Amino acid sequence: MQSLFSPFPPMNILPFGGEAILYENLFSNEESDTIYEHLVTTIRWKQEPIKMFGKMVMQPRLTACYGERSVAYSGITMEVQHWTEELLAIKGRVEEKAKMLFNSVLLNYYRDGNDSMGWHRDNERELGAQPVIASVSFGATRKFQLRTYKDKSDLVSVGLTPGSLLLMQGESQQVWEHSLPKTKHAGGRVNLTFRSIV
Ligand SMILES: O=C(O)CCC(=O)C(=O)O
Ligand SMILES: [Fe+2]
Repeated sequence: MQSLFSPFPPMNILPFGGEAILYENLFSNEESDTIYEHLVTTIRWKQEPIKMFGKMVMQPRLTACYGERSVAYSGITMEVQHWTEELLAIKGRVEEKAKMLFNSVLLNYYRDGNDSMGWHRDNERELGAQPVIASVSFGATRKFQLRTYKDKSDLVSVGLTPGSLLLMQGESQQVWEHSLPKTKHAGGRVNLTFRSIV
């Protein structure tokens, strides 16, 4: 049952330039364990190449795309699968908090601490001018970083725990870039970024 007084009220972790609002416990620990196991075993994970500095290289993680629209980034357009019951249920919980609807989700499976995601912005044209990116995490806690895109001067670092939701919105994809660095000794982690693609 949902407690009346959440022990972790949502907080904006960005000092300026849009918002990244962290909800630490959108899903309970028990729910998160079940969802993690289910996603790892049922999602059609693939390791795919992307274009980096003009060269095709394998991404250091597994990926998948589900929903009504395919996600495009780094010179590739992902193959899109139909929503599953479980993804629709997660999407419903996220939409309730975000107060908007999403039509696509990009899933990333970081098998261990060697898997990572480099600095980037989610600012593809088809996401619109001030996109809302709803990022949900399951499995191991990993460090997520944001830094100012222009001068790389400000750095914000946060551990994304299982069951957490990070809502990036407003100017955040213009002003900030983000990454998931490699780390020593991490278990598997699955991250879902829900998006609204026109
Ligand atoms: O794994 C994460 O927390 C970040 C994922 C991400 O930035 C993306 O899918 O665009
Ligand atoms: Fe991203």
